[in-house]
Amino acid sequence: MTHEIAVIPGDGIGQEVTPAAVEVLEAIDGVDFDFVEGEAGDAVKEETGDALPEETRELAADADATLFGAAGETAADVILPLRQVVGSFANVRPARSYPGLDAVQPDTDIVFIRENTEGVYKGIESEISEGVTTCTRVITEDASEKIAEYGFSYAKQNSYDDVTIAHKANVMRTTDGLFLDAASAVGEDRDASYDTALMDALAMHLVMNPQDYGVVICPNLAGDMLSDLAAGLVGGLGLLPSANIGEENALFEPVHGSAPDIAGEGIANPSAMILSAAMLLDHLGYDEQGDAVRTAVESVLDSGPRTPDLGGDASTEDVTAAVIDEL
Ligand SMILES: NC(=O)C1=CN([C@@H]2O[C@H](COP(=O)(O)OP(=O)(O)OC[C@H]3O[C@@H](n4cnc5c(N)ncnc54)[C@H](O)[C@@H]3O)[C@@H](O)[C@H]2O)C=CC1
Ligand SMILES: CC(C)CC(=O)C(=O)O
Repeated sequence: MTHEIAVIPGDGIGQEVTPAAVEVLEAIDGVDFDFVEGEAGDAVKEETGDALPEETRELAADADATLFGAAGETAADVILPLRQVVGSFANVRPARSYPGLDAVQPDTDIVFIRENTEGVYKGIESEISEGVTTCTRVITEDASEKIAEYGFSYAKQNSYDDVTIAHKANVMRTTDGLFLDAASAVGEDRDASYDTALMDALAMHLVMNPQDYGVVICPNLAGDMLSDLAAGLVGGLGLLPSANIGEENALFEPVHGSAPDIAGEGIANPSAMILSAAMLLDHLGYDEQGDAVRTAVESVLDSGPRTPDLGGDASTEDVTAAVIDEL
Protein backbone atom coordinates (compact mmCIF):
# COMPACT_ATOMS: atom_id res chain seq x y z
CA MET A 1 0.00 0.00 0.00
CA THR A 2 1.33 3.45 -0.93
CA HIS A 3 0.68 6.36 1.44
CA GLU A 4 0.32 9.80 -0.09
CA ILE A 5 2.11 12.35 2.08
CA ALA A 6 1.69 16.08 1.53
CA VAL A 7 5.03 17.79 2.14
CA ILE A 8 4.90 21.51 2.89
CA PRO A 9 8.39 22.80 3.77
CA GLY A 10 7.37 26.48 4.13
CA ASP A 11 9.99 29.13 4.97
CA GLY A 12 13.43 29.46 6.51
CA ILE A 13 14.72 26.27 8.11
CA GLY A 14 11.48 24.55 7.12
CA GLN A 15 13.16 24.29 3.69
CA GLU A 16 16.17 22.58 5.29
CA VAL A 17 14.67 20.20 7.86
CA THR A 18 11.67 18.98 5.83
CA PRO A 19 13.81 17.30 3.13
CA ALA A 20 15.78 15.67 5.97
CA ALA A 21 12.60 14.04 7.31
CA VAL A 22 11.58 12.92 3.81
CA GLU A 23 15.03 11.34 3.30
CA VAL A 24 14.62 9.41 6.55
CA LEU A 25 11.14 8.19 5.59
CA GLU A 26 12.49 7.14 2.19
CA ALA A 27 15.18 5.09 3.91
CA ILE A 28 12.64 2.93 5.77
CA ASP A 29 12.23 -0.55 4.35
CA GLY A 30 8.81 -1.94 3.66
CA VAL A 31 6.78 1.29 3.71
CA ASP A 32 5.83 2.99 0.46
CA PHE A 33 5.31 6.71 0.31
CA ASP A 34 4.29 9.01 -2.47
CA PHE A 35 5.50 12.49 -1.45
CA VAL A 36 3.71 15.43 -3.07
CA GLU A 37 5.09 18.88 -2.33
CA GLY A 38 3.00 22.01 -1.71
CA GLU A 39 3.89 25.66 -1.22
CA ALA A 40 2.96 27.84 1.75
CA GLY A 41 4.39 30.71 3.75
CA ASP A 42 6.04 34.10 3.31
CA ALA A 43 7.74 33.36 -0.02
CA VAL A 44 4.59 32.16 -1.80
CA LYS A 45 2.63 35.07 -0.30
CA GLU A 46 5.14 37.48 -1.80
CA GLU A 47 4.73 35.84 -5.20
CA THR A 48 0.98 35.27 -5.26
CA GLY A 49 -0.52 37.33 -2.43
CA ASP A 50 -1.72 34.14 -0.70
CA ALA A 51 0.27 32.41 2.07
CA LEU A 52 -1.77 29.22 1.73
CA PRO A 53 -2.80 28.56 -1.88
CA GLU A 54 -5.93 26.50 -2.49
CA GLU A 55 -3.85 23.69 -4.13
CA THR A 56 -1.88 23.32 -0.89
CA ARG A 57 -5.05 23.14 1.21
CA GLU A 58 -6.43 20.47 -1.12
CA LEU A 59 -3.16 18.56 -1.03
CA ALA A 60 -3.28 18.38 2.79
CA ALA A 61 -7.02 17.58 2.80
CA ASP A 62 -6.62 14.68 0.35
CA ALA A 63 -3.32 13.20 1.59
CA ASP A 64 -3.05 10.34 4.09
CA ALA A 65 -0.97 12.69 6.27
CA THR A 66 0.99 15.92 5.98
CA LEU A 67 4.53 16.90 6.94
CA PHE A 68 4.86 20.63 7.55
CA GLY A 69 8.17 22.44 8.17
CA ALA A 70 7.58 26.00 9.35
CA ALA A 71 6.36 29.34 8.09
CA GLY A 72 7.71 32.77 8.96
CA GLU A 73 5.66 35.93 9.51
CA THR A 74 2.67 34.31 7.81
CA ALA A 75 2.72 31.31 10.16
CA ALA A 76 -0.70 32.07 11.64
CA ASP A 77 -2.18 32.28 8.11
CA VAL A 78 -0.66 28.92 7.22
CA ILE A 79 -0.51 26.50 10.11
CA LEU A 80 -3.79 27.48 11.80
CA PRO A 81 -5.88 26.89 8.64
CA LEU A 82 -3.87 23.74 7.86
CA ARG A 83 -4.75 22.36 11.31
CA GLN A 84 -8.40 22.99 10.41
CA VAL A 85 -8.01 21.43 6.97
CA VAL A 86 -6.89 18.15 8.56
CA GLY A 87 -9.61 18.45 11.25
CA SER A 88 -7.11 18.42 14.06
CA PHE A 89 -8.47 18.76 17.61
CA ALA A 90 -5.34 17.64 19.50
CA ASN A 91 -1.78 18.90 19.29
CA VAL A 92 0.50 16.30 20.85
CA ARG A 93 3.91 17.67 21.89
CA PRO A 94 6.32 15.27 23.60
CA ALA A 95 9.25 16.90 25.43
CA ARG A 96 11.85 14.30 26.30
CA SER A 97 15.43 14.58 27.46
CA TYR A 98 18.04 12.48 25.67
CA PRO A 99 21.09 10.67 27.03
CA GLY A 100 24.35 12.45 26.34
CA LEU A 101 22.89 15.94 25.94
CA ASP A 102 23.77 18.69 28.35
CA ALA A 103 20.16 19.60 29.21
CA VAL A 104 18.85 21.86 31.99
CA GLN A 105 16.69 18.94 33.15
CA PRO A 106 18.04 15.56 31.94
CA ASP A 107 15.18 13.55 33.46
CA THR A 108 12.19 14.90 31.55
CA ASP A 109 9.47 12.91 29.79
CA ILE A 110 6.35 15.01 29.43
CA VAL A 111 3.70 14.97 26.72
CA PHE A 112 1.64 18.13 26.33
CA ILE A 113 -1.83 17.41 24.98
CA ARG A 114 -2.92 20.78 23.70
CA GLU A 115 -6.46 21.70 22.69
CA ASN A 116 -6.05 22.66 19.03
CA THR A 117 -9.19 24.45 17.85
CA GLU A 118 -10.16 27.28 20.14
CA GLY A 119 -9.08 29.64 22.92
CA VAL A 120 -7.43 32.84 21.66
CA TYR A 121 -6.46 30.96 18.49
CA LYS A 122 -9.96 31.62 17.17
CA GLY A 123 -8.43 34.94 16.16
CA ILE A 124 -11.39 37.04 17.28
CA GLU A 125 -9.73 40.39 17.88
CA SER A 126 -10.88 43.93 17.41
CA GLU A 127 -9.91 47.50 18.03
CA ILE A 128 -13.02 48.84 19.69
CA SER A 129 -11.72 52.40 19.80
CA GLU A 130 -8.35 54.01 19.30
CA GLY A 131 -5.93 52.52 21.81
CA VAL A 132 -8.44 49.93 23.07
CA THR A 133 -8.33 46.36 21.73
CA THR A 134 -10.03 43.12 22.67
CA CYS A 135 -9.48 39.42 22.07
CA THR A 136 -12.30 36.93 22.55
CA ARG A 137 -11.26 33.61 24.06
CA VAL A 138 -13.59 30.78 23.11
CA ILE A 139 -13.77 27.70 25.32
CA THR A 140 -16.50 25.12 24.76
CA GLU A 141 -17.53 22.11 26.79
CA ASP A 142 -17.36 19.83 23.74
CA ALA A 143 -13.78 20.75 22.79
CA SER A 144 -12.63 20.64 26.44
CA GLU A 145 -14.14 17.19 26.94
CA LYS A 146 -12.70 15.98 23.66
CA ILE A 147 -9.14 17.01 24.46
CA ALA A 148 -9.44 15.55 27.96
CA GLU A 149 -10.74 12.24 26.57
CA TYR A 150 -7.78 12.19 24.19
CA GLY A 151 -5.32 13.10 26.96
CA PHE A 152 -6.51 10.47 29.43
CA SER A 153 -6.54 7.81 26.69
CA TYR A 154 -3.04 8.83 25.57
CA ALA A 155 -1.76 8.55 29.17
CA LYS A 156 -3.27 5.08 29.56
CA GLN A 157 -2.05 3.78 26.21
CA ASN A 158 1.45 5.11 26.75
CA SER A 159 1.74 4.18 30.44
CA TYR A 160 2.00 7.65 31.92
CA ASP A 161 0.85 7.62 35.57
CA ASP A 162 0.76 11.39 36.10
CA VAL A 163 -1.97 13.38 34.37
CA THR A 164 -2.24 17.11 35.04
CA ILE A 165 -4.98 19.45 33.85
CA ALA A 166 -3.54 22.94 33.35
CA HIS A 167 -5.83 25.97 33.76
CA LYS A 168 -6.12 29.51 35.06
CA ALA A 169 -9.65 29.26 36.40
CA ASN A 170 -8.90 31.60 39.29
CA VAL A 171 -8.81 34.48 36.78
CA MET A 172 -10.64 33.22 33.68
CA ARG A 173 -13.42 31.88 35.87
CA THR A 174 -15.94 31.28 33.11
CA THR A 175 -13.73 30.04 30.28
CA ASP A 176 -11.03 28.12 32.14
CA GLY A 177 -13.65 27.28 34.77
CA LEU A 178 -15.47 25.38 32.02
CA PHE A 179 -12.25 23.79 30.72
CA LEU A 180 -11.30 22.65 34.22
CA ASP A 181 -14.77 21.30 35.05
CA ALA A 182 -15.17 19.50 31.72
CA ALA A 183 -11.68 17.96 31.79
CA SER A 184 -11.99 16.96 35.46
CA ALA A 185 -15.36 15.32 34.76
CA VAL A 186 -13.68 13.14 32.14
CA GLY A 187 -11.08 12.07 34.72
CA GLU A 188 -13.84 11.32 37.28
CA ASP A 189 -15.91 9.34 34.75
CA ARG A 190 -12.89 7.22 33.98
CA ASP A 191 -11.99 6.85 37.64
CA ALA A 192 -8.53 8.05 36.60
CA SER A 193 -6.01 9.63 38.88
CA TYR A 194 -5.12 13.21 37.95
CA ASP A 195 -4.08 16.58 39.35
CA THR A 196 -5.12 20.07 38.38
CA ALA A 197 -2.63 22.94 38.31
CA LEU A 198 -2.77 26.69 37.89
CA MET A 199 -0.64 27.23 34.81
CA ASP A 200 1.55 29.99 36.26
CA ALA A 201 2.75 27.89 39.20
CA LEU A 202 2.84 24.88 36.89
CA ALA A 203 5.42 26.70 34.74
CA MET A 204 7.68 26.98 37.78
CA HIS A 205 7.16 23.36 38.86
CA LEU A 206 7.89 22.16 35.31
CA VAL A 207 11.24 23.96 35.41
CA MET A 208 12.17 22.75 38.90
CA ASN A 209 10.64 19.25 39.01
CA PRO A 210 9.74 18.05 35.48
CA GLN A 211 10.06 14.43 36.60
CA ASP A 212 6.80 14.88 38.56
CA TYR A 213 4.83 15.30 35.32
CA GLY A 214 3.73 12.90 32.59
CA VAL A 215 0.77 14.01 30.47
CA VAL A 216 -0.30 17.66 30.74
CA ILE A 217 -3.73 18.49 29.25
CA CYS A 218 -3.84 22.18 28.31
CA PRO A 219 -5.99 24.86 26.74
CA ASN A 220 -4.59 25.99 23.39
CA LEU A 221 -2.27 28.94 24.22
CA ALA A 222 -1.09 27.39 27.49
CA GLY A 223 -0.07 24.25 25.61
CA ASP A 224 1.90 26.31 23.10
CA MET A 225 3.79 28.19 25.80
CA LEU A 226 4.37 25.37 28.28
CA SER A 227 5.71 23.06 25.56
CA ASP A 228 8.18 25.71 24.39
CA LEU A 229 9.24 26.12 28.01
CA ALA A 230 9.79 22.37 28.21
CA ALA A 231 11.87 22.54 25.01
CA GLY A 232 14.23 24.77 26.97
CA LEU A 233 14.54 22.09 29.65
CA VAL A 234 15.59 19.31 27.31
CA GLY A 235 17.96 21.08 24.92
CA GLY A 236 15.98 23.49 22.76
CA LEU A 237 13.38 23.76 20.03
CA GLY A 238 15.46 21.65 17.67
CA LEU A 239 14.30 18.60 19.64
CA LEU A 240 10.51 18.93 19.94
CA PRO A 241 8.22 17.20 17.43
CA SER A 242 4.46 17.43 17.30
CA ALA A 243 1.41 15.76 15.85
CA ASN A 244 -1.83 17.53 14.97
CA ILE A 245 -4.37 14.75 15.29
CA GLY A 246 -7.81 14.73 13.68
CA GLU A 247 -10.46 12.03 13.42
CA GLU A 248 -9.41 10.99 9.92
CA ASN A 249 -6.35 13.01 9.01
CA ALA A 250 -3.25 14.41 10.71
CA LEU A 251 -0.38 16.82 10.22
CA PHE A 252 3.10 16.50 11.68
CA GLU A 253 5.39 19.47 12.33
CA PRO A 254 8.26 20.44 14.57
CA VAL A 255 7.31 22.81 17.42
CA HIS A 256 9.83 25.38 16.19
CA GLY A 257 9.37 28.16 13.64
CA SER A 258 11.35 29.25 10.60
CA ALA A 259 14.39 30.36 12.70
CA PRO A 260 15.44 33.31 10.52
CA ASP A 261 18.57 33.74 12.67
CA ILE A 262 20.09 30.53 11.28
CA ALA A 263 18.09 29.96 8.07
CA GLY A 264 20.15 29.35 4.94
CA GLU A 265 23.26 28.24 6.87
CA GLY A 266 22.50 24.51 6.66
CA ILE A 267 22.96 24.10 10.43
CA ALA A 268 19.38 23.66 11.64
CA ASN A 269 18.87 20.67 13.89
CA PRO A 270 16.66 18.24 11.90
CA SER A 271 15.79 16.11 14.99
CA ALA A 272 12.44 17.79 15.75
CA MET A 273 11.34 17.31 12.14
CA ILE A 274 12.62 13.72 11.92
CA LEU A 275 10.90 12.90 15.24
CA SER A 276 7.70 14.41 13.79
CA ALA A 277 8.09 11.98 10.88
CA ALA A 278 8.38 9.17 13.48
CA MET A 279 5.01 10.32 14.89
CA LEU A 280 3.63 10.16 11.34
CA LEU A 281 4.81 6.55 11.11
CA ASP A 282 3.05 5.72 14.42
CA HIS A 283 -0.10 7.40 13.14
CA LEU A 284 -0.13 5.29 9.98
CA GLY A 285 0.27 2.15 12.09
CA TYR A 286 4.03 1.63 11.61
CA ASP A 287 4.86 1.68 15.33
CA GLU A 288 7.96 -0.47 14.94
CA GLN A 289 9.36 1.81 12.25
CA GLY A 290 8.47 4.89 14.34
CA ASP A 291 10.40 3.40 17.26
CA ALA A 292 13.34 2.62 14.97
CA VAL A 293 13.52 6.26 13.85
CA ARG A 294 13.36 7.47 17.47
CA THR A 295 16.11 5.04 18.47
CA ALA A 296 18.29 6.21 15.57
CA VAL A 297 17.79 9.89 16.50
CA GLU A 298 18.55 9.11 20.17
CA SER A 299 21.71 7.33 19.23
CA VAL A 300 22.92 10.22 17.03
CA LEU A 301 22.04 12.77 19.72
CA ASP A 302 24.09 10.71 22.18
CA SER A 303 27.17 10.07 20.10
CA GLY A 304 27.01 12.88 17.53
CA PRO A 305 27.33 14.44 15.04
CA ARG A 306 25.45 17.37 16.59
CA THR A 307 24.33 20.71 15.19
CA PRO A 308 25.51 24.00 16.83
CA ASP A 309 22.32 24.43 18.94
CA LEU A 310 23.50 21.31 20.81
CA GLY A 311 27.12 22.42 21.03
CA GLY A 312 28.39 20.65 17.90
CA ASP A 313 29.57 21.89 14.52
CA ALA A 314 27.76 19.47 12.22
CA SER A 315 25.37 20.42 9.44
CA THR A 316 21.73 19.42 8.99
CA GLU A 317 22.89 17.03 6.27
CA ASP A 318 25.57 15.42 8.50
CA VAL A 319 23.00 14.69 11.20
CA THR A 320 20.45 13.38 8.70
CA ALA A 321 23.03 11.07 7.12
CA ALA A 322 24.02 9.78 10.56
CA VAL A 323 20.39 9.03 11.45
CA ILE A 324 19.95 7.14 8.17
CA ASP A 325 23.17 5.19 8.85
CA GLU A 326 21.82 4.22 12.28
CA LEU A 327 18.56 3.07 10.71
N1 LIG B 1 4.63 26.56 13.18
C1 LIG B 1 5.25 27.59 12.63
O1 LIG B 1 5.35 27.70 11.41
C2 LIG B 1 5.86 28.60 13.52
C3 LIG B 1 6.37 29.73 12.94
N2 LIG B 1 6.98 30.69 13.69
C4 LIG B 1 7.56 31.82 12.96
O2 LIG B 1 8.98 31.64 12.91
C5 LIG B 1 9.62 32.91 12.90
C6 LIG B 1 10.69 32.94 13.98
O3 LIG B 1 10.07 32.81 15.25
P1 LIG B 1 10.88 32.58 16.60
O4 LIG B 1 10.05 33.09 17.70
O5 LIG B 1 12.26 33.08 16.45
O6 LIG B 1 10.88 31.00 16.82
P2 LIG B 1 11.80 29.87 16.17
O7 LIG B 1 11.29 28.58 16.69
O8 LIG B 1 11.85 30.01 14.71
O9 LIG B 1 13.27 30.13 16.76
C7 LIG B 1 13.52 30.32 18.16
C8 LIG B 1 15.00 30.03 18.45
O10 LIG B 1 15.21 28.62 18.39
C9 LIG B 1 16.19 28.29 17.42
N3 LIG B 1 15.75 27.10 16.69
C10 LIG B 1 14.48 26.79 16.33
N4 LIG B 1 14.47 25.64 15.66
C11 LIG B 1 15.73 25.21 15.57
C12 LIG B 1 16.35 24.07 14.97
N5 LIG B 1 15.65 23.12 14.32
N6 LIG B 1 17.70 23.96 15.06
C13 LIG B 1 18.41 24.88 15.71
N7 LIG B 1 17.90 25.96 16.31
C14 LIG B 1 16.57 26.13 16.23
C15 LIG B 1 16.26 29.49 16.48
O11 LIG B 1 17.51 29.58 15.85
C16 LIG B 1 15.94 30.65 17.42
O12 LIG B 1 17.12 31.07 18.07
C17 LIG B 1 8.52 33.96 13.11
O13 LIG B 1 8.26 34.56 11.87
C18 LIG B 1 7.32 33.17 13.61
O14 LIG B 1 6.10 33.73 13.18
C19 LIG B 1 7.14 30.53 15.03
C20 LIG B 1 6.65 29.41 15.66
C21 LIG B 1 5.95 28.36 14.97
C1 LIG C 1 2.86 31.22 14.63
C2 LIG C 1 1.90 30.37 15.39
C3 LIG C 1 0.73 29.99 14.60
C4 LIG C 1 2.64 29.20 15.97
C5 LIG C 1 1.96 28.73 17.21
O1 LIG C 1 1.67 29.51 18.08
C6 LIG C 1 1.48 27.39 17.26
O2 LIG C 1 2.23 26.44 17.04
O3 LIG C 1 0.31 27.23 17.53
